[in-house]
Amino acid sequence: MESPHTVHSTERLEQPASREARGRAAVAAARRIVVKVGSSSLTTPDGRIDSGRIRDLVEVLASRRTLGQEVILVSSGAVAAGMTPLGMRARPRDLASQQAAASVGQGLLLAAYTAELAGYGINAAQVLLTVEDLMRRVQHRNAQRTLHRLLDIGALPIVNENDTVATHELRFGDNDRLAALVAHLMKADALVLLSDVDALYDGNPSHPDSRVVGLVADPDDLEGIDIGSAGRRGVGTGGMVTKVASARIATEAGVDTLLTSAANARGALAGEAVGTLFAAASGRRPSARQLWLAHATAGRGSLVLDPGAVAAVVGDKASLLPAGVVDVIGEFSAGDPVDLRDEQGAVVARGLVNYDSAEVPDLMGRSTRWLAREMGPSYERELVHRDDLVVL
Ligand SMILES: Nc1ncnc2c1ncn2[C@@H]1O[C@H](COP(=O)(O)OP(=O)(O)O)[C@@H](O)[C@H]1O
Ligand SMILES: N[C@@H](CCC(=O)OP(=O)(O)O)C(=O)O
Repeated sequence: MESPHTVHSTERLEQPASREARGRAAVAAARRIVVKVGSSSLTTPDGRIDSGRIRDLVEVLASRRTLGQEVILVSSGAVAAGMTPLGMRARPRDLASQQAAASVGQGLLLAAYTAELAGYGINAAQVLLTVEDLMRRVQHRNAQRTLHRLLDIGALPIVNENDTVATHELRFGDNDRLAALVAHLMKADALVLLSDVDALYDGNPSHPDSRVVGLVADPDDLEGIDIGSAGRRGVGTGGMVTKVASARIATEAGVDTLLTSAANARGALAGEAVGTLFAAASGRRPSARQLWLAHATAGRGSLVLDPGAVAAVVGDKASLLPAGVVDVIGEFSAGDPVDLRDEQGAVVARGLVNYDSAEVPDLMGRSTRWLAREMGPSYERELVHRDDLVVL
């Protein structure tokens, strides 16, 4: 009988067991690896940094480096680590309090890593990134250059989102997708996501009938799987949803991804049969901006396209011009991500818009030539440039 996770794509010739073994071997043999650890694995039930867990993790990472692997750690836990010192009993909901907690907690977190890594003669290097650092070309190159230099000098980069300056609009919130984009940025050979659950399950992991999914060879394999939100303790943010999204970003970028618990870190990094392997896709690697637009962000508003514009954007991969827009929904500013919808409401693409929503009604349906003549040459620009656009 077919298991619910049987591979369906006719394009895939490799047997699942062989693909899984190849992926696990790739993790063990990776020249460069990104390891992400979540808040739920780094904090004790009473909300302190779990120094035993940090010690164990550092020991595993140091041993991988001895084997010649370059390691980049993406560590959450700043908000969780700041909660107890600030007398917060639950994870704060508002952004300002989360930022305050992160500001206090990030220092404590780095101090804990620094102290443990010093025992192995390794310098801890704090790297705080925002969404924009990974999206905009100049910042993107800066981040890449810094990380390369840190690896060259033998430091261990410890990446987190720069929570204190991240805004509601441009924010990862969880570090799963940030880790996938860092893996892409640094052309890592593998990504390992460490959480408080040992694998992806086909249902609620606390339910006795739920089974481990050993291999996800294709996004279709996730059909019918109940991918839930964060665990009971409530210190993590995205739950399985953002881990699966992260795995999708990484695998589309050609990076084999393994999901397991922090307790299984040693085995996972050694290629043992633990956790869930998300197999890397073959083919062209999309840009970081395309990956982010497609998987890591939601549109702030929508532009509704007439059928000709849909055909141009989707079929011909053309820029979106004001002439093909029939409606604007929601409020957004120039530079924001927006959804492009057909007249039936389906989202067909997502892109970074070049105008504020308030400007769009005056431009809609107008030719570029008319706009330049009547409104000035600066209005000749596309509504969404094709380089800032991803078809969904
Ligand atoms: N299908 C599933 N398989 C495994 N875990 C799941 C699933 N659906 C929801 N979860 C929950 O996701 C949680 C991990 O997410 P989260 O708490 O955000 O962790 P982290 O802090 O490591 O990012 C697990 O504790 C688990 O309860
Ligand atoms: N940047 C935040 C990450 C938030 C968070 O909880 O992420 P995660 O545990 O990966 O779901 C922090 O350090 O607290």
